[in-house]
Amino acid sequence: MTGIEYDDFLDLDYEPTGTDLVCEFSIAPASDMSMEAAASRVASESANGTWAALHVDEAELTDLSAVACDIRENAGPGGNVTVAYPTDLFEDGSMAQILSCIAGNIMGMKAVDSIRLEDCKWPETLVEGFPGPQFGTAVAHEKLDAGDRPVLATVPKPKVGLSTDAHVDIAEQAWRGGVDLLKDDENLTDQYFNPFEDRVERSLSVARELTEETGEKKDYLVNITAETDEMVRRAEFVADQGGGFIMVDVVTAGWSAVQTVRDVAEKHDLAIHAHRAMHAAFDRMDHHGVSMRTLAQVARLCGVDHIHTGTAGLGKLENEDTPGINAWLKSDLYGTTDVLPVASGGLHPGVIDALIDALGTDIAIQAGGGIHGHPDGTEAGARALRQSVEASMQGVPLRDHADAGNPELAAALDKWGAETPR
Ligand SMILES: O=C(COP(=O)(O)O)[C@H](O)[C@H](O)COP(=O)(O)O
Ligand SMILES: [Mg+2]
Repeated sequence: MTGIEYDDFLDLDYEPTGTDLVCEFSIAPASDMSMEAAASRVASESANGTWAALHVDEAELTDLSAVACDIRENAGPGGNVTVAYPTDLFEDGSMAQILSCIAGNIMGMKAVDSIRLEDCKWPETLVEGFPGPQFGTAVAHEKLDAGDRPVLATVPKPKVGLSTDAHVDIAEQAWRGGVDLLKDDENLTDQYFNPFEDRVERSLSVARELTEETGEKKDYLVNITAETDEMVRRAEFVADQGGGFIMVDVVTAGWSAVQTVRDVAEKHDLAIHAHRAMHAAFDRMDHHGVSMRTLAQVARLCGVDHIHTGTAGLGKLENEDTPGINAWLKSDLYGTTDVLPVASGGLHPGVIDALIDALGTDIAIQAGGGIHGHPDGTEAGARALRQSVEASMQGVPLRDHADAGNPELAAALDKWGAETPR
């Protein structure tokens, strides 16, 4: 009979193997706890241990212990801890089970005053259990005609409450003005004032008309967020209506639901747009929770094609290391398809040059208020956004481009300048 004590989970000489999942945590130990003591408790509780010394029959136990294998203390209280997990601890292909280990009980442990899961290094054996994205950044030329410019999208605003007539009218103006994608807002799903099926059917019919009229592919990020079986049904409806994209609020819907939707998306050639509403509940504080970097990694494994990752500080919402997260989404992950990062939130034509400087052009840019708030309306707002992208890609100052026969951009600059809205 052997015991499993907390100290069994600390080994600063252990070198993670290529099959370990290696997680980076920042922690602040409880005031009466050393970093070592806190680190071993985090490794224990997130793997196979608990607070009491256990007596087990080795013949009946698979050793799935994690190891706190590196500690780097800060000048102040706390520091970073690296924990290596054996992949046998995890169920292949179950993101819910993995997160219940590495971002589960430990978030509430009294042994730490705070803990944040900052980053994960995923072993190939775990990555193979997930489908990854179908398209990723290739949507720009496989499903749209964006070429080497950013994919452009807009959300009708007010975000909810518009009638279906008004929604479809705004869509028509925005597509005519030059956006590639219409997008439902995160809380527009199937409400009486703008019912799902009617909205989808009529919007996609206009998308086909504007594809014809403009010679550029127009499509629609349809928010299918709902109970899982209903999401499957809605995804199939979008495919039946000729749509090429669906959108899921991945945090509020849940990762197991996303995995189910990914299977349906594969069958129907649908790209998945991940809205991350509620992410800031656990990634905004820099000392506790789960980082957006980790969330983006989870989303890529589960197979979304696009995900919102912030505006590099140029928009209305708090951001975390947008450039670093975007780089990871496009990095090699054992051949896993990349993900198209989406910049959104308070963007307007006056900040696109700075945005492209910060994030490059291999992104999607979403502007809601920054298009529909244009002094001359939605179509002019879309034209202004397009003109701002043109100028930014040519390296021409926005005002010069505006004055060179782009009055819609001039009007946007007159109204908003280069302000960062809040
Ligand atoms: O509707 C919008 C932005 O509208 P607008 O363009 O009018 O500000 C999105 O929900 C936010 O960008 C989400 O935030 P994030 O992109 O950070 O997840
Ligand atoms: Mg929104």
